[in-house]
Amino acid sequence: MDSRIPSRGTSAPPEHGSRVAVIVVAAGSGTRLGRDLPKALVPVAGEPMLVRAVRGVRRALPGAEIVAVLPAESEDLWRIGRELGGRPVATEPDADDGGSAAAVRDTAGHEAAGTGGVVLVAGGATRTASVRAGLDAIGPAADLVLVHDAARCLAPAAVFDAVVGALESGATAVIPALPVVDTVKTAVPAEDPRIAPEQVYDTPARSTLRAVQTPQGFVRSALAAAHRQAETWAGHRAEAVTDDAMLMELAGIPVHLVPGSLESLKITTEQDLRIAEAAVASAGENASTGENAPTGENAPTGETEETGGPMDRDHPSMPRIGTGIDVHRFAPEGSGRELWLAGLHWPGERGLEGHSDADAVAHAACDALFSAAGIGDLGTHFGTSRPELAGASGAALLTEAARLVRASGFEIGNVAVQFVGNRPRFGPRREEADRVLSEAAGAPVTVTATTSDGLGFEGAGEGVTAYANALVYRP
Ligand SMILES: Nc1ccn([C@@H]2O[C@H](COP(=O)(O)OP(=O)(O)OP(=O)(O)O)[C@@H](O)[C@H]2O)c(=O)n1
Ligand SMILES: C[C@](O)(CO)[C@H](O)COP(=O)(O)O
Repeated sequence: MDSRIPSRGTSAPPEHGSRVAVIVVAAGSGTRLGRDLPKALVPVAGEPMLVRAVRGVRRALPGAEIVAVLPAESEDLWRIGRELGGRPVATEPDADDGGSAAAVRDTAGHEAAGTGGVVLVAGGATRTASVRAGLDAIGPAADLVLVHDAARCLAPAAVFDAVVGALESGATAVIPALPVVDTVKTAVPAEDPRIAPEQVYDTPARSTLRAVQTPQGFVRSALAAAHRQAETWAGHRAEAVTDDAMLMELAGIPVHLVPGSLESLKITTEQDLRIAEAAVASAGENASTGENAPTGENAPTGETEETGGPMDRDHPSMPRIGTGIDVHRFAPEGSGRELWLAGLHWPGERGLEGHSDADAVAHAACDALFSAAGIGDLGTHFGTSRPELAGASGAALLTEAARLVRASGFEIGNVAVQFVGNRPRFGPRREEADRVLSEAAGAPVTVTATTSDGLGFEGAGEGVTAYANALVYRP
């Protein structure tokens, strides 16, 4: 059934994670990486950090609202943001915010973000200003906010789960952290700079030190209040803020720690980039051998946890399969509903019920594609967030699904759909169906059809089922 595909004025059921908004800060310039392009545009094993970061969030929290904060001037990143399904919200300069751009609320943008879409907003001169621009762009529904660095684009789903889990257990602020393996010193200018510029001031007890990461999670109202407060700070005080948890600490709010992951490394230098690329490659080996990536060894608990992160799941050179199913009931006799299946109009045949054109074959193909790419499902992409798709044909949805799959870094191998139903008879129009759907997807789509030998609701002529499998691969 396609209740997930609304006609105008209908609403889709809320999805898990829909109260959570994730701000992906990607507006930094990447000075320390030293490339001539913004850091979020720099590819990690062939894919820009922004794409990997947004995909990681979608996988971890399907249906969460995502706000991507981008450098105002980078046309390439805004184009990539749009290819990820993103909608820019209007921005206006905010003179009090170090030259940042503050988001102007935009209803269409918020709806776009509500079910796994992305709102795009321009960032500011500092990370804190960028987070603030992201906060201003979040829609009204979210009450929990995660702030995530695009530079930590390989952060695994298990970390997102742990952060959201702690918030749902009552925490106001939660950050992922790893114990520090080096002995850490504090430094001050040297008494005799002719010897060396700095000398040690003291040595904090290593057992109390943690290296903290993102995503950092907060109760939205508390984070917004802390940022409002910090907005008034100037100079050194503002510059000293290096993460959002600090603002909560300064406000006297307890910040809880959950295990971070080595996969969540912040890509800052060329060396980090090489480590990240090696990690993606070795994750492929792990995936093929069925072993977990070695990510949790240094977690604060001291336990090795299975992260379920992208490195565990993805083998860069391994194709991925996906599955989809759609069921529709025949409309009552005389209802006037027309039959649309496999992108074809079937004159004289009884129509199927549904908010959309009820093209079960095309809808199953869409879900199989989303499933293969790991980017959610029809509800994620074609829910109430995309009013322009209300009433769209099955073939048009398949075209959009294929575009989204490609935007997430995959090419489509093929899609195979099995139709089960008494009517219509596909045999005479099979080639036409294959051609129309293949053109829609830009890849081979084949339809096979069968009756169920009189058994079940298909056999009783009450409705039809379409099962689909899709294969995608990284080009
Ligand atoms: N004005 C800024 C600065 C940083 N960030 C984001 O904050 C995260 C952490 O920042 P960092 O790793 O320091 O990135 P850059 O600021 O780009 O790096 P550098 O300091 O080397 O210029 C990154 O995802 C970055 O895009 C941002 O959105 N806006
Ligand atoms: C937020 C952060 O990733 C936590 O470790 C870090 O503080 C960001 O620092 P950056 O200098 O802006 O990269």
